[in-house]
Amino acid sequence: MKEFRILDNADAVVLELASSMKSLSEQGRPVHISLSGGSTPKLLFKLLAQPEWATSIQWQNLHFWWGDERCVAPDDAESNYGEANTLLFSHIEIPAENIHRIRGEDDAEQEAKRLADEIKTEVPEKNGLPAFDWILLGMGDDGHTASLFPGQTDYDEPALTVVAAHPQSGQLRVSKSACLLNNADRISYLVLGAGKAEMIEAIHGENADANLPYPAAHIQSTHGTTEWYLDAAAAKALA
Ligand SMILES: O=C1O[C@H](COP(=O)(O)O)[C@@H](O)[C@H](O)[C@H]1O
Repeated sequence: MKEFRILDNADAVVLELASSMKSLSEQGRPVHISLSGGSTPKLLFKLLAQPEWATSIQWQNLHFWWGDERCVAPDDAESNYGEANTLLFSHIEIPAENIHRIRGEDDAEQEAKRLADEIKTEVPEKNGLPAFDWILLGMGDDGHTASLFPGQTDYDEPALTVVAAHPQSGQLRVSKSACLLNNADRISYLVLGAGKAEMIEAIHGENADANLPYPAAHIQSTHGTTEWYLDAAAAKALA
């Protein structure tokens, strides 16, 4: 099932996501959430660090993972974990064992295998694969999501994790694979700003074709819900 949530502005979008996170935390069980990297989730992290959310969310029930990580040290400005730690985790009370970061400082191939093993051990299965409760994803203006890039993504890759190289910089990344992302109960894309409007139109506009080369056009939950949270600027071409 695919759904669109188009809201006036970025603040309204992240407010809905924060509210969703609070509800999930109140289910009285471990909930596995995969965060996106890049620039878009920063606003969500800042909101969640505000006292209203920081003190009311049952953080001990939430386990945080990442869709992808850049192969850099955790204190590097490009680290997805580092950004979440600075903006969110350093402001809340959450058990250290609930943070399942990708070790960007380690050898990429070995880390991809270690991460896959950790996911298999910790995340309950559905359809024979670990099923995350909620995967938050971004979308690059080139149509990439997590670190699955156009022209280099194998949608049939059976491994849970893959190593990818950023097409321009060559920077190595460790990423969840397409099959693992697609097996989530719920996937929410968070896409903000006019810079993403053209790609949103290409993927979701009236003339979108089924064989687009963009991973964000193909990563969707096989058995659950896929939501597109957009602000008005990103959604401007979808009338
Ligand atoms: O899912 C993801 O998407 C982004 C695109 O990010 P943004 O910086 O345009 O918000 C990607 O680069 C990121 O690493 C990933 O987790």
